[in-house]
Amino acid sequence: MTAPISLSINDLLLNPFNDFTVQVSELSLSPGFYHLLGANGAGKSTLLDCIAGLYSEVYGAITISGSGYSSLSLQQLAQKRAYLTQQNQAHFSITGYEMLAICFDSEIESLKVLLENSAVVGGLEVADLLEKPLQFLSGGERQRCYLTATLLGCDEKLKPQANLLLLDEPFTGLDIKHTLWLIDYLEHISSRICVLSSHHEVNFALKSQNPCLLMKKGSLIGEFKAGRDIKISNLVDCFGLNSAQISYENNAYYQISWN
Ligand SMILES: Nc1ncnc2c1ncn2[C@@H]1O[C@H](COP(=O)(O)OP(=O)(O)OP(=O)(O)O)[C@@H](O)[C@H]1O
Repeated sequence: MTAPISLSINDLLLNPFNDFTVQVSELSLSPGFYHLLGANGAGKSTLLDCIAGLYSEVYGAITISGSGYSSLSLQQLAQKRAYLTQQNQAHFSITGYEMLAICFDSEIESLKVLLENSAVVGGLEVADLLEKPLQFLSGGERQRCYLTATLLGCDEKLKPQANLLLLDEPFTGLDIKHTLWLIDYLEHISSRICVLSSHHEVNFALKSQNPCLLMKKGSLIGEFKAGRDIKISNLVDCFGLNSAQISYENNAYYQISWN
């Protein structure tokens, strides 16, 4: 049986800033955990913003579970996808639970009952953090709270219609324990939904059996079924690395090293 298509893009052309264009001629993603990789400024965040539906001028080019973005309001789209942006910042004093209450249009007390046995709240260990104003938390603690809101946004019970999870640098600020938990969790839910995550953990992606997309100057320059399929020439081209900085580990995958 062929996997259902969660997201498809055709002839996407976006010129959000004067001297920068994002161009994707064709891309189809099914449930799975996709790594979106590229150098600083390659256009990963801009592409994710675009797929999240934040640029109205490109709606026609993107389809989510068969529905064209042009036929969906932002509220309808929000039921189908969850998005962690790169720069999250509370502009006023608000606790994590208050943020979740807004996100899920719910009373705080009933939300707490609903989340009592939540794998996300348990795994990211945020039950106590969510009681505090976000601006009083450390960077990594705050990231865990924002991640909680995003991951719950595609929770099977809370948002059964959601089948696309977009993450922009989700590992930023996380300590190793929560990074490992997050990787396991994403692997787990990716059997059901499409997870598309930009990040700079290149060695992790290279070692993985998950699909990878390489981006450079606003375009996708490579689509690979597994990180292990990426070749040294792809890494040199994508990141401007010197080939001496790349080694072939256990005759199985490339790794980038600094000695
Ligand atoms: N608000 C903005 N105004 C003008 N140019 C912008 C703006 N935001 C981003 N850009 C430019 O758009 C290009 C793509 O930026 P984008 O943030 O999508 O890259 P990225 O691949 O996510 O990079 P990073 O890995 O550093 O987060 C860059 O050249 C950047 O300078």
